Amino acid sequence: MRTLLPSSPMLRYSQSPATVTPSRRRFIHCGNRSDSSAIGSSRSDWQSSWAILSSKVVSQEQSESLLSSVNGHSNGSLNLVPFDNNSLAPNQQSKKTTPLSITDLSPAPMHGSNLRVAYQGVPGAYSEAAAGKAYPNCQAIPCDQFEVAFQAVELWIADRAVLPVENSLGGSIHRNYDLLLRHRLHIVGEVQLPVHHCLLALPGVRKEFLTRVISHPQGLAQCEHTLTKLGLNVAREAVDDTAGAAEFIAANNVRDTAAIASARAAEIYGLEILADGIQDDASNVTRFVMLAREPIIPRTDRPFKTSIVFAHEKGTCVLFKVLSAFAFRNISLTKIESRPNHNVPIRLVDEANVGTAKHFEYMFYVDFEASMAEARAQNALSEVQEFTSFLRVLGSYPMDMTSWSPSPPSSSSSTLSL
Ligand SMILES: O=C(O)C(=O)C[C@]1(C(=O)O)C=C[C@@H](O)C=C1
Repeated sequence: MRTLLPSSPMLRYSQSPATVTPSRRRFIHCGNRSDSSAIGSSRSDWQSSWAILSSKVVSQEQSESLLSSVNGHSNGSLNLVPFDNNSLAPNQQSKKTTPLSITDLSPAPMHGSNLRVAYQGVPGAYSEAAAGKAYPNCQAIPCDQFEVAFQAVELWIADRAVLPVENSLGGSIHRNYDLLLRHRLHIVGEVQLPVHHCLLALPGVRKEFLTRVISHPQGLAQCEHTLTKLGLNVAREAVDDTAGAAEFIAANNVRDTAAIASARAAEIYGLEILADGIQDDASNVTRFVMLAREPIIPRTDRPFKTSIVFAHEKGTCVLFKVLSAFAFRNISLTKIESRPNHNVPIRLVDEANVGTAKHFEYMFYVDFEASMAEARAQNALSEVQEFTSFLRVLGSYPMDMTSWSPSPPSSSSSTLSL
């Protein structure tokens, strides 16, 4: 996949353990962490983390902000010396005098103002829109790779990451499943974004001039049939993100190439919309997960979803038993994904079979519709634990229940009609 060099400031992946400041010229180091360090292979991992969680009133992050609102220090150290409230910035003053209320003790706010939210791509990417939907008024931080977004949160450069995990047409974004396992962030929410693709080119470029269409692999996959219907049987090239493709065309004045990206990307990078709504299905939607350093406290007063990952040394034969633990409790599954078990990709079947046969080892990811605060979910997981050699709860979080309808073509649509 071609890597384009965007002109906007973003967090970058670097090979050197350098600075981690989100500036155009500075790079973030991803390190070479071994998978096992973050996998947490203990059988009781999910139980201990949820036991700790349920005994906690507030997260570390929340308690730090509570401390700062009580004593005026952002570093969390107590200062009992009276301070001059008037010397503080106006937005700080009210905080100092307001006593703690029950709302201060509830999980992190959903509105997201002042939150720094890492996403993969450049401005105009769908991931940026998803970050804004998940946390309105947040400060969106572009990152050049998914892994950088994970690290930005781990290193406290960002408070949250919003990353795509699956699309209704293009399927799963496998890289993020692997990274969820390798890193220790928690899923604290999900957001579904209708994805409305446009074909973008430099002003004056006509469809007949095109020799190439570039986009994120998901963008190309989601528009595959429509491109053919439009007679665009030209080279299709994968790049890092949809808006990055638009930026590349604009920055390099490439006149034989079109990008599949959003109408907002057209606006930002000064491109024209040659065709609007070119996704193969009008209801095209991508599901993103919101990630944080701390899990949220699961609740039962609204629909929750829980995401887990598990494995077993004896391979796939355990799957039926695991799934039955949910079926018997009427817990609906919303997603099953399998990925190679990178720690043990292949197992030789030795003993009686003399080491010739081998089977592939998988990690199974399951999302189910229940909260970890519910007894039926806890019982199901206790049973799953019996059948598996590795089990981790990735998060228990509110389901995105917002309704959406297929988006109509935008009014700026120009030359091609579908
Ligand atoms: O390239 C972008 O604009 C992205 O935000 C990435 C991404 C993805 O990874 O699936 C997000 C949503 C769309 O499905 C297409 C691409």
